[in-house]
Amino acid sequence: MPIRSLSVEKIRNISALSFEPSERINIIYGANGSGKTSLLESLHFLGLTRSFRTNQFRYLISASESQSLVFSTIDAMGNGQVKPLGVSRDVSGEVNIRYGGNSIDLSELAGLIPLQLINTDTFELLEGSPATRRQFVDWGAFHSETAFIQLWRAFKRVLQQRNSLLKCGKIDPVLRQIWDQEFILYAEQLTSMRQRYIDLLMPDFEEILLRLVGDLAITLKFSAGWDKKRPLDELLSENLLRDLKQGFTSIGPQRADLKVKSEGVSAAERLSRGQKKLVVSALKLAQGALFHRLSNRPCVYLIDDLPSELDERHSRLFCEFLEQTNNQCFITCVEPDALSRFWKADTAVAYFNIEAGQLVQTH
Ligand SMILES: Nc1ncnc2c1ncn2[C@@H]1O[C@H](COP(=O)(O)OP(=O)(O)OP(=O)(O)O)[C@@H](O)[C@H]1O
Repeated sequence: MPIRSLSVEKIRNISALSFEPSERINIIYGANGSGKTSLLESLHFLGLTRSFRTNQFRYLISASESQSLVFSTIDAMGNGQVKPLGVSRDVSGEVNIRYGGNSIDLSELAGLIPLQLINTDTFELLEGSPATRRQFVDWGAFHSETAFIQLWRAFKRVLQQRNSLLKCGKIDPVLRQIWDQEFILYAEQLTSMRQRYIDLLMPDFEEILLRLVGDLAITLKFSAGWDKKRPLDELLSENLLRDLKQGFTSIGPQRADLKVKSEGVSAAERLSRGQKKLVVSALKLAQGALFHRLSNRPCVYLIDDLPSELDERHSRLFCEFLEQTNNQCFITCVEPDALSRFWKADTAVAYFNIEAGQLVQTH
């Protein structure tokens, strides 16, 4: 199990709490405003040094405090080697990450705790901009191919250079050729990795969707960010005048998308709220299943208010599915009874009540 113990200090209404979670299912329940989402945010902060609710970190730090801190012991590789991991961040934005006694950077941290979040904002995966879906695809490519992060950084650097040249309004043809060659090289490699990942993910997604929703016809189609039937150098040349006018590169992996459709229509337009939640959950659960198959490591799922939008049958199916995976899950709800009857007697389920930022294990 990834997270063995957790201590949270100065995050929203949590001044200080410590607990040892179950290796499998953790139900965090409490009234509105008690701190359930803040606890999930603390776990998200531990895995990624940021909140999923705000881009402005200072709002996460408890009022009149200057720094948030989350400390844990984790078995990152699932081999029984437990090491301390601590993450702190102060009002100025300064982040400190220590793992096993050493400072590490954000990409190393992201590799330690493979986090998956399912909350009301995850509807964005269907309804939001392509950037959200690119992030989803890149999570998978990052966790399945070690070369991905270097490649992604190299591509981003080239794109920035190309865009800053375009912003000048004219571009030396020799210089353009040099940057375009690099752009094409990284664009093709990045796109192959993303496409490979989606091809791998598809069977898991279809199987999980069938279990969670039954016969809902959903198709996933990865779109590279340019017309793949034509050479990218030709398209870059064709678009040059427009790109110079706009001051940025209009085609390439930075415009990639994952089109999710139901019976040929955008899933965002066609599906009900509950169906959307199940489709998004199936996508995220498929990522966990594939990640486990490729790395033999479980994911950590943060599921805020699992019962919302779902009827009893679908909540049950969702829980049954979670039960059969080996992920470590942190699930919030207002009433524990909403979920308690769904688990088998031998599943390791721990219940924690949170009240005004204080956590107590109840059973
Ligand atoms: N920076 C902060 N410092 C102190 N308290 C804060 C801060 N930010 C938010 N809060 C408070 O923390 C409390 C916990 O909020 P949280 O969203 O975690 O509750 P919740 O249990 O998830 O509630 P709900 O069921 O309504 O979603 C709220 O009362 C909120 O006003």
